[in-house]
Amino acid sequence: MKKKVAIVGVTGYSGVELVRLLLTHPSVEINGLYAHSTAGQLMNEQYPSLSSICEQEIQVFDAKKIMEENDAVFFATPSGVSKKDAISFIQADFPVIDLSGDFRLNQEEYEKWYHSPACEQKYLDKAQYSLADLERAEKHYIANPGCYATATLLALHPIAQTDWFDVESIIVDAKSGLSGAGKKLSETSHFSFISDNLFLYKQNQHQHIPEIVQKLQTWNEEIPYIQFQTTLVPATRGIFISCYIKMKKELSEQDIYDWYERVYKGKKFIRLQNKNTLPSMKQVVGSNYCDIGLSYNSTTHVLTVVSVIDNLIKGAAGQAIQNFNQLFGMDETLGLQLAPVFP
Ligand SMILES: NC(=O)C1=CN([C@@H]2O[C@H](COP(=O)(O)OP(=O)(O)OC[C@H]3O[C@@H](n4cnc5c(N)ncnc54)[C@H](OP(=O)(O)O)[C@@H]3O)[C@@H](O)[C@H]2O)C=CC1
Ligand SMILES: CC(=O)N[C@@H](CCC(=O)OP(=O)(O)O)C(=O)O
Repeated sequence: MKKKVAIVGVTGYSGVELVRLLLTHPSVEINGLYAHSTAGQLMNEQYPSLSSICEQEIQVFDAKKIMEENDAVFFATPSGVSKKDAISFIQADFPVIDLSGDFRLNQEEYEKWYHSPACEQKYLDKAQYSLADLERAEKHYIANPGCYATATLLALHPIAQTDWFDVESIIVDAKSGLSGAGKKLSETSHFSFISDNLFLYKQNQHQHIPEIVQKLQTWNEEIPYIQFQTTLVPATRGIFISCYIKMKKELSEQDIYDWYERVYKGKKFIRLQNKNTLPSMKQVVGSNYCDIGLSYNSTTHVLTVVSVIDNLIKGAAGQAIQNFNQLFGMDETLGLQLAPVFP
């Protein structure tokens, strides 16, 4: 029997991507679409791309109705919504996959980085931060990792577990296409600003820094911090991460490559590039893959790790579905067997 799911925030970029992917999921029925300002309209009125494919009505959020009519709910809402609206689901132990940042951090860290009150710690404690390629979703509240955090953590996971590098040396240069900012317009998302342009933002203040550091420290408690910088690039989709790490041990590029190959053996959505090959952003767009490449400079002893993802798929809706599949004991690739779109 198919699992029935509801999507809250369905008219946003991640919400509509959830719809697109779940429509091909053999074991899921999209049973309830919820949003805010567009309630009462049909999904295809908002998104003509979905005409004759998904023409359901967008409804006003109603937790009781969602629980009565569904097996799980996805929250694809801006931060600040699920910390209030998801509480009744937690109280009822109803499965939630939350794409927002509301349940990724403890109270203190959330308030420091999101500049807004956190929900009660007893509710935060119910959530599992689940990087779908590295762990298995088990708790009924899944805090889906952020897009930049996903690409960065997958790039660093193998090396972080070693004692081969200077733990204070990690520098992450992260670039994203515009859809990472959601559908709301801002000055920097105007075509005339971002076209033919690059733009550094949230310097040393990005909200993904604490979720990256907290996860890194579970792999290697000696890593005290990272230097993390985000840049907006004139593309619709895609994240491109370059990590620079100072190595302290005499190693060959082959040693490092062999280690990454060993750690990621059998991972269905991680594609380690051939030696001496670095991935480009576009080679994963439209798919749930994270592609990773390595390059080692034996003169400076700096290791460069590049990872690329589609921010709306591996960075949001795709990983959310992977987590959902794990939670419900399904093959984690269901609904996600997508070849990238190229060119
Ligand atoms: N875009 C991306 O690449 C990624 C996004 N995320 C996270 O996923 C979440 C969604 O992001 P994104 O799709 O970009 O956001 P968008 O801004 O594109 O969409 C947000 C959606 O939430 C709806 N919404 C807002 N408030 C409420 C409410 N109170 N009740 C119900 N619906 C509401 C909006 O509806 P309306 O327009 O009617 O207000 C809209 O449909 C965010 O938390 C984001 O940080 C995570 C990883 C990557
Ligand atoms: C390009 C762009 O603006 N990207 C967003 C990433 C948003 C995101 O992933 O949101 P969460 O914080 O919920 O994870 C940003 O930098 O804030």
